[in-house]
Amino acid sequence: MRYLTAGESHGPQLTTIIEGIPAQLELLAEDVNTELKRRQGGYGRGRRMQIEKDQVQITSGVRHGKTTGAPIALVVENKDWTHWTKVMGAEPLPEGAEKEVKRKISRPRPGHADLNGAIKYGHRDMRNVLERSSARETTVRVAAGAVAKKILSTFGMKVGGHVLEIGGVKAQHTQYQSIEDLQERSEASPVRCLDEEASTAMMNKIDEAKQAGDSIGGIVEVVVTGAPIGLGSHVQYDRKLDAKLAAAIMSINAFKGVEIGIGFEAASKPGSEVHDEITWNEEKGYSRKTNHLGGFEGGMTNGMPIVVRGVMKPIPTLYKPLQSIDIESKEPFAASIERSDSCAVPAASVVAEAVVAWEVAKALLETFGSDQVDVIKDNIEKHNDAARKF
Ligand SMILES: Cc1cc2nc3c(=O)[nH]c(=O)nc-3n(C[C@H](O)[C@H](O)[C@H](O)COP(=O)(O)O)c2cc1C
Ligand SMILES: C=C(O[C@@H]1CC(C(=O)O)=C[C@@H](OP(=O)(O)O)[C@H]1O)C(=O)O
Repeated sequence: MRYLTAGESHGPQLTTIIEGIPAQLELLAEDVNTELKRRQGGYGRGRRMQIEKDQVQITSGVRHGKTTGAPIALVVENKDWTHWTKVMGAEPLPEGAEKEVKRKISRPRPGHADLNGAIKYGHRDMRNVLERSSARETTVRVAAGAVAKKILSTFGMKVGGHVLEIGGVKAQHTQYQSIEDLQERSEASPVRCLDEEASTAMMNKIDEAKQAGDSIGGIVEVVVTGAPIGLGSHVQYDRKLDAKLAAAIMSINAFKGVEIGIGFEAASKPGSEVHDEITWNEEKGYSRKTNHLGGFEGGMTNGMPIVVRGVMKPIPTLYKPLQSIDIESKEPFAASIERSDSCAVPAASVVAEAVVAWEVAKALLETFGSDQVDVIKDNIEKHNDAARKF
C-alpha cells in the first residue's frame, strides 16, 4: 500500500494515487468528503478556508461503490485557482506578460520552507517553493487517510483524534468512555478538545494571538482501537510500526515532536510505573492493566489502544513581522503578508488521524494480505482466535 500526492496550493487541483487497496472495499466519495470537511474546520483558520469547499472526485479504482483492486485516483479542486491562473499557469508566459503577474517572491519567511527550498532548487522566485510546501497538500493526505480509515473500520478498528493543548492552555479533562465518545465530543468543540472549559480558553488564546499578529501551536493526540496483536515487527528497524507512526506525524507540516503513550514522561518514572502488567482471561485473551506505552512493545502492537501524540509549532507566516533578508537586495526587511492561519492545531489533528490511519492500515495489510476484503477478514479472525488461546 503506497500513495503519492501532487499539486500546488494555488494550482488547479490536488491529486493522490493510491496503490495496493484490496478489492471489494466499500468506498463512497462521501466517506472522503466527510474527512475533507473536518480538516477544513477548526477555530483559528484564515480566509483561505472560506474560499475552498473541498470535495473529492474519484477518477479511478472504484466502481459502483466498491474498490476494484486497481490504483485509486482522488482529485480535489482548488477553488482559489481561478484567482491564480496567470501566476500559476503551466505554459510559458507570453512576451511582456510578466508585469501582469505578481512580482517574484524574494523575501523568505523564517520558519517556512522558502529559503532552504530556494537555495536547494535554485529558485529565485520562492513561489516555486511555497506552493508545494504549503499544508494545502494535507488535503489529499486526508483523502488517502479516509480510504485507510475505511479499511480499518471494515476490520473493526476505529480512529479518533483530539487536541490536548493550544498556546500553553492544557486540557485538564481528557477522559473518554469509548472511541465514539471521544469522536463525538471532539467534533462538538471548535478546537477539537474534550475539555469544554479549556476549549473556551484555547479559543481566547487564538483570538489574542490573532489580534497581536502572532500565531500559536499545540499538541494533538490520535487513538486507534481494535488493532490485533503483532502489527509491525521487532525483527528489522524499518518494520517497527511505532517508528513509522513517528515519521508519519513528523511529516505533517509544522510538526516538531512525537510521543507514543506517555512518551517523554517515561524519562522521570521508574519501570514499575511505566510497563503495563499482563493479564489473561478466556474471553479476551491477553490484555494489560494499564496502557502507558500506548499500545506498543518491540515495534509491534500489543492489542491495547494505539496512542500517538504530536506537537505543532506556531504557524510561521506572521502579521507581526519577523526580520528576514531579501535575497535580491541582501537587505534586512520586516515581512508583510496578505493572509494566514493563526492556529491550525485543530485542523492538524484531523491530518494526524489520517496519517496514523494510513500507517496502521498498511501494517494490517502487510500482515494479513491485501487482495480482497473477505480473505483479509478471515485471516484476522484466525489470528485473533489463535492469539486469544496462545
Ligand atoms: C493544517 C495546516 C495549516 C497550516 N497553515 C499555515 C498557514 O496558513 N501559514 C503558514 O505559514 N504555515 C501554515 N502551516 C505550516 C506550514 O505549512 C509549515 O510550517 C511549513 O510547511 C514548513 O514546514 P515545517 O514547519 O515542518 O518546517 C500549516 C500547517 C498545517 C498542518
Ligand atoms: C490552503 C490550506 O492551508 C494553507 C496552508 C499554508 C501553508 O503555508 O502551509 C498557507 C495558507 O495558504 P494561503 O496562503 O493560500 O492562504 C493556508 O491557507 C489548507 O489547509 O487547505
